[in-house]
Amino acid sequence: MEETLRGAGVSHGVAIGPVRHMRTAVLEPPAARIAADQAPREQARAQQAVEAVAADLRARGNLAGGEAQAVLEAQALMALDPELMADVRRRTAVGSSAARAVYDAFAAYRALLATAGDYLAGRVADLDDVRNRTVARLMGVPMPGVPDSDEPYVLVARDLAPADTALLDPSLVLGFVTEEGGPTSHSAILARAMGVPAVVALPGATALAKGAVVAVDGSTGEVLVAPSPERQAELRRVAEERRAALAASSGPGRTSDGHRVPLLANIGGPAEVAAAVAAGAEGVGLFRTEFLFLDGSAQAPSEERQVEAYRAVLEAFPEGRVVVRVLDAGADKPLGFLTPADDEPNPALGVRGLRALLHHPEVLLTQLRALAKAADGLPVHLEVMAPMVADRVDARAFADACRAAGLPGAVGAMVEIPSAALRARSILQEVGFLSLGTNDLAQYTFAADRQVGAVARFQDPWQPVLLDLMAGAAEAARAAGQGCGVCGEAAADPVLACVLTGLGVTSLSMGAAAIPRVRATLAKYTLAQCERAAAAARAVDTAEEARAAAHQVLSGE
Ligand SMILES: C=C(OP(=O)(O)O)C(=O)O
Ligand SMILES: [Mg+2]
Repeated sequence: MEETLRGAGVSHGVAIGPVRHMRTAVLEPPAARIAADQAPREQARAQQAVEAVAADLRARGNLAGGEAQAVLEAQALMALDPELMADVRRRTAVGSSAARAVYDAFAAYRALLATAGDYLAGRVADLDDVRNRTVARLMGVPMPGVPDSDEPYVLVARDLAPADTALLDPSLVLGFVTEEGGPTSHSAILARAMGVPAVVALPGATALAKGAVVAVDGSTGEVLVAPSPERQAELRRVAEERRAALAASSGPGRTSDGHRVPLLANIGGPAEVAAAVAAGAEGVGLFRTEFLFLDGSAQAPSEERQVEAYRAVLEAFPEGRVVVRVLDAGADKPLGFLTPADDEPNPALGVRGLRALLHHPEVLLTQLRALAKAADGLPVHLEVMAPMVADRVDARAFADACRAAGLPGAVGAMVEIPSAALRARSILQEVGFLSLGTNDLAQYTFAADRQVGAVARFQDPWQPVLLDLMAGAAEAARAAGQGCGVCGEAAADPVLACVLTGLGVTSLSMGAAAIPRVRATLAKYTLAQCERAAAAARAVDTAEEARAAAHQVLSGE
């Protein structure tokens, strides 16, 4: 009977095939004591074993090249860590065999790594692999590794070690499914590099029976066990459609006559980076940092915890642009440590966004410092912006805080309150770029709560008044020689994206899934057509009319 399991999709595509398991037996060497005079010999054996493992990892890296090589080199360095060897020596000196000492020393190192937060915890699998290899060598048993198979298969493992994934034969491995791991684990990174679909963090994955046919959907994170032939055909068809849409729209965002409009992703944390990269995002246009901390905690997250989360995102876009929004707490996104304790009659009009941060300067400064630290040494273009900037006073306070924290990159303001759109010129005296948040801009322009269904018609981003406000802000930015992007839902509508381009916005940021269609649509029209569509949409009075007018211009009717 067909069964659907759910994990995290980290590498797009669909793979259908029989399950094969990775050989990852964790060998636990016996704890028997050795005589004191044996210690020097055991220490020498341990030293030789880690050196041989490191050499083997490096050799595999040389063969694999590219991203895999860097990963394997990092593993070789783990094996040769002098602290680790010092611990092994201490353990052999008090009676452990080489194998047991290596096993225990790695366990201590592992415990340290596992508590060090998401990013380092993701390296635990790499460390375990180094341990298994070293212990196997010392005990004279076969290395853990890829299953033998002549027919293509879906590889299932608790987690995959880079040493093995690097040498996997893509013509045999249809896809990966792992029980552990996350979007930044090497299983995920390498699956994407190899172009095979992968689902990670799937509870119970290792219990899948050898030989059972599974369908792995690396986009949705679903793994179907024993899918019917009709279901398999359907999955293949959907995957082919997605692939064709992606293939038809690759490369940077531009109009048909080459006017560049970078297409960026909106994300809520490191977990969404994989989809953004897979969709070809040229960077991140809105990193909603408050999403990382919506756990009801009364405590502000520590600087260290923040550095880790930010770094995991920044590392995914080397040389790219990543716009991080400082905490936007309040109203629809309450954070215990920032949102006012007393109930406000109108939370959306109260102390939220930047206002809450200016009431808690220590929280703002900690976040800005964490961002500066996270970007330190990386080639990424980090930009930081504030939510809910109302006027020049707000913009100056934020820019001052960024300077005080030593932030290197550009500082910007979100334009999501009509006052900011109307006075964009004065806000640009203080900051270096604008980002239009159409969701709140609609809420505040129409005095219509974005969470109330009864007033939902005002949330339509095609409303001509929103186009007017955006046109004004974009013009002010152009006059000042600065950028003005859009990061609200408006950017995800392919035709509206063309209209926004025609209004003069300089980048579009959206949920990753929307990027391919927006890219493909933008590439169909010239900048002049986009400008005509924008003018037509602004010349009418309702959202429906604006939509129709823009479509009419673009379809050449
Ligand atoms: C992008 C926006 O921010 P958020 O949806 O997070 O409030 C917006 O208001 O348009
Ligand atoms: Mg907003």
